[in-house]
Amino acid sequence: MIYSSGPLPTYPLSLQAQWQDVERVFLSAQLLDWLVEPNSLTRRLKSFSQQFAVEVLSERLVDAAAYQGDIFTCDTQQVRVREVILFCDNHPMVYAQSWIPCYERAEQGVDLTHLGARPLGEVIFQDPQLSRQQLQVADFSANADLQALTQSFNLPNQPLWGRRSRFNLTGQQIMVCEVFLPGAYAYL
Ligand SMILES: C=C(O[C@@H]1C=C(C(=O)O)C=C[C@H]1O)C(=O)O
Repeated sequence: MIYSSGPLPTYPLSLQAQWQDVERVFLSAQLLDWLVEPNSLTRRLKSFSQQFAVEVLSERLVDAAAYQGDIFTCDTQQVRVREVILFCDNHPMVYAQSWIPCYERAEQGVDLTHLGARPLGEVIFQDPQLSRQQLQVADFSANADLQALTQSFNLPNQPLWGRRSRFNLTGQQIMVCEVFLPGAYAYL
């Protein structure tokens, strides 16, 4: 699905934003409800649409030092950064960036390195030990990379809100950031 019509930003996109606890922001009930969705976003988007698809924008390994910060409690040298667009009925709804630490011991948890167009949520939400922690939200309106991405899809320039959280799975941790694109159900 080629939807972009304009200069594409370089990946990974910057997630530079003022991350806040959700209790500290004043938002519409609708947007808040999507931002704090505790279950799979994939599953919820599928319930709103006839056709759901994942387009992988980029998957690359980066040095953990650039991404680890205070997110992960594990030591890892490299992080796989997966960036996708989630489409509902051919409309780009969500930009997602996931950080998947590369463990030396391959048996660490479920394999998230060969997802392709399979939604990450369809895999991780099958893990009985899954827990979501450190949910934070941010306004991406001032984020140049996300603005370039929305322009590349010819989407209107309007406030962009996103969330990030750390998932603890069996044997591993991942961080997932999701930004609701203009026209997403979260803003309707
Ligand atoms: C974590 C989930 O997986 C979704 C799918 C993703 C992917 O395929 O890379 C990334 C983030 C999510 O929007 C979910 O469904 O909640």
